[in-house]
Amino acid sequence: MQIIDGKKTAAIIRQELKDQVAVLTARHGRAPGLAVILVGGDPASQVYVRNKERACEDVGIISKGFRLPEDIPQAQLEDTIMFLNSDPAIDGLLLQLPLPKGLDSQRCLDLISPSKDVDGFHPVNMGRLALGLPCLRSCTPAGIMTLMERHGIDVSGKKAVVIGRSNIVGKPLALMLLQKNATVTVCHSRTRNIAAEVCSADIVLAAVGIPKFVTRDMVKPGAVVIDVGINRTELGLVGDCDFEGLQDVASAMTPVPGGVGPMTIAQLLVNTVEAYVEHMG
Ligand SMILES: Nc1nc(=O)c2c([nH]1)NC[C@@H]1CN(c3ccc(C(=O)N[C@@H](CCC(=O)O)C(=O)O)cc3)C=[N+]21
Repeated sequence: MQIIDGKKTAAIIRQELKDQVAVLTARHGRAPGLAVILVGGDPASQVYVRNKERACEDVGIISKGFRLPEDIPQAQLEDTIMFLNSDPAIDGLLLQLPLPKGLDSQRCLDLISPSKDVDGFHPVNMGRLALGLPCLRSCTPAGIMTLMERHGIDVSGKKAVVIGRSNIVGKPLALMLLQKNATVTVCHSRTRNIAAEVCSADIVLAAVGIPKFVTRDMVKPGAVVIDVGINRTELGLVGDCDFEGLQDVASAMTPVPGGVGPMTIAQLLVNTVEAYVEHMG
């Protein structure tokens, strides 16, 4: 079985970006800028935001963190977003999710300027993705598509089974696979006989959020397995797939950690540079 090394691929992409950002910054007289809004003190979110900020600095993107109190009124959070929408030094604007309860995340996401929406969550970007038009694309699924491409995994004509239908991963991932001519099935909590669906897949993409949900009996020999799960258990970070059990069944597989996660961050940087290039004309 081939291990699909997301950490290594992400490092290569970041180096490519670093070179590209140096050239662009010299040409335009300004570095790309990313604003990250973090509301409240969720420990996992704090770690993610810190990692994103570090990744930005490393490639020459200026990151500006906005840490807001958990009890911030909805209107004030919306004001912050609108203020950053109009800041010409900010190319990308990311609102770390989930928000503390009481805040309406969809209203906030709808307010982010589509041209700065580096998460690709705005209805305009999701709609354009569905139509096959150029857009800023959700980082985790776009990172997965790049990871497969750079490992010579061609999805065209293959049967891809996505497990999970979230707006941030499963749904946009299904659309991106379809755009690349895969035959796509999306499974979810109401799917009857998930095992049979997954068994028919040439490519399994698991984004359910249940540790070791995908077991060896569910995977067709020779299938490619992409594990999107980030589950924190007593045993540490565990994916949605039983990595050990799939060793001699899958032909290629992403590990957790070191698979999809690092690609998500690399894609955020790619999206920020893309938004910057659009803004600079
Ligand atoms: N607006 C918004 N955009 C996001 O993109 C977003 C978000 N909210 N909320 C939370 C999720 C989660 N997420 C991850 C990013 C990197 C890793 C990552 O780098 N993982 C490492 C391990 C990290 C660790 O050890 O904890 C790996 O898999 O190797 C994981 C998860 C982005 N998210």
